[in-house]
Amino acid sequence: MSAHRQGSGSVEDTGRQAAPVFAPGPDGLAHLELILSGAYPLPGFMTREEAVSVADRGRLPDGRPWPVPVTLEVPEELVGEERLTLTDLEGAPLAELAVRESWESREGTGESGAAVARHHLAGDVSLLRPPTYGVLRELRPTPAEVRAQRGLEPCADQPLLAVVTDRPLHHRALHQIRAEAEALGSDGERTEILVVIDTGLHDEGLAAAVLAAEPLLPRSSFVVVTLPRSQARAAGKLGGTWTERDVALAAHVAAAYGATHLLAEVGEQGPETERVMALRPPLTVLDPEPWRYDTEQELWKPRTHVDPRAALGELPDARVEAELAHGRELPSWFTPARVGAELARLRPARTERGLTLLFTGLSGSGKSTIAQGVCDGIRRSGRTVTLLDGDVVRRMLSKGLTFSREDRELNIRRIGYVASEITRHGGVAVCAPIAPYAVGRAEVRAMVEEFGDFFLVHVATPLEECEARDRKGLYAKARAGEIPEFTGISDPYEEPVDADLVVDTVDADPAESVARVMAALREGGWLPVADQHVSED
Ligand SMILES: Nc1ncnc2c1ncn2[C@@H]1O[C@H](COP(=O)(O)OS(=O)(=O)O)[C@@H](OP(=O)(O)O)[C@H]1O
Ligand SMILES: Nc1ncnc2c1ncn2[C@@H]1O[C@H](COP(=O)(O)OP(=O)(O)O)[C@@H](O)[C@H]1O
Repeated sequence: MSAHRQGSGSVEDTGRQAAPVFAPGPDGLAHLELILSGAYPLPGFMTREEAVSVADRGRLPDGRPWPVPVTLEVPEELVGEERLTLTDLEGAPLAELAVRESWESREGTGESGAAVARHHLAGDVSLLRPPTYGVLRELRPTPAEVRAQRGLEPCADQPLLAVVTDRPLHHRALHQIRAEAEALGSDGERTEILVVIDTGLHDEGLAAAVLAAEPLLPRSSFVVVTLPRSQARAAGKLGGTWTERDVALAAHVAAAYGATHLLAEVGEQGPETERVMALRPPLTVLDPEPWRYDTEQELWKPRTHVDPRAALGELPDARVEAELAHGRELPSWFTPARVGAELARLRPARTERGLTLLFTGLSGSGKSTIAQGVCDGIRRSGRTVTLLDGDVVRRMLSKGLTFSREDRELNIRRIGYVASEITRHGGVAVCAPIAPYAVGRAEVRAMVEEFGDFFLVHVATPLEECEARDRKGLYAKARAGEIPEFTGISDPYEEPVDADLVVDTVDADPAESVARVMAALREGGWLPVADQHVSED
């Protein structure tokens, strides 16, 4: 979120001051686009009374069912403003908000454990300019445009089956969708299908994988939306877990596009349909029996039609990810060839995928020594590699930075940025800073994982051993008080709890430690197996 006053102090023709400009965060922006497109039957952002009523009862104060608070969180400095110009993340104006109420909530807890005050502005929004941001803009028509294309009035009773999904559609889903469309159709004609792809603003990959199934669903059309996510959904890396309120919200959006029935492709972990229907969505949420693959007849069917001894379920997400990581084709009973090919394009085998290897540990733990050896090994395997060693980075990229927490975090962020660019281009970046703070390491992980893989190695040599080695004489100086803020002596080191590999160098020599890391990279599939005979020393 960011706020500023455009042409601050200037006075418009009307004699009023220019409204402050504000770019909402991802959820606020998702709500805003759905309000402006007419996907929500709401004129703007909710007042406290409305938000509380919806959160408590699943209804607006006037009794209309609505599943989630539609609120706009703003920084404190905007509280009390009468108007706001809402923009996208690049600052392009989208809408004007006429503020009806400024209100405060105390949800969640801050770092100290106390409730944090969150500021909200409520009021109606009016469109200034249609949105142009986000991936696949041409696949984001408004509900009115979709209804017009079908030549239907909003209340036409011709059935339309919406499928809301945030994951690719494999054979199971496709068979199930076709069966539901047939059951809803009449005179042997299948009902039309509208696939609503719920993607983030930047996740073009997901939409491409879903779109790959388009030719396999006759009488279907596909639209892309960005739905705001409950915490449960946002927390999951692979799709997340939908709550009944998430599904009910999707039902309202699907209904606005003209759907009469909804199939929520949210996995078998999704909420019970009964709980979704209790929120009174404006269409029928279907509750189909889970389907299984019959290995004898080589067909997907409802579970009760398959002998349990011959029944196979879908591959779990982690298994799909592992198959792709190792460059193996997804089995043809599980996914259509074109969906498998699209996924393989989006998630190439790890031998071709960019990788950042981050070594973390105390000064003298062995990061540089191991990182050097690992770089040599990676190079011999045929991949390109860049070493971003702690000391070298400090002389180049981060020259002039101190060892304060702030500067250490800036240092690691710079390393992360360079590493993520190397990863983006399919290379291998090996980084060896102390990286003492968990939050900094997590930031690098997030930056890198946007483009490729991240592997954290904790060189867990105990402080006593590092101090006994004291290769550069720094520990002696730190003990004598000549170097302030020295990691492990007078500055913190937060032990990682998310390391992919822990190396202790006390009972191993450097060559053994290098070999352990190389073995982990081979087992993980990041290096070609054919090179297994090459020795690392
Ligand atoms: N105060 C203090 N604390 C820790 N380390 C210090 C300090 N002052 C200088 N050095 C030397 O700087 C190297 C660590 O730099 P990094 O960039 O890796 O540190 S950090 O990630 O920003 O915390 C580190 O190198 P390594 O021994 O290779 O780890 C030290 O040689
Ligand atoms: N198994 C091992 N792995 C890495 N270094 C080791 C190992 N055993 C002993 N050492 C020694 O520890 C020292 C580590 O120094 P260095 O690699 O510069 O650490 P850092 O980069 O973490 O400051 C080197 O002198 C190295 O020879």
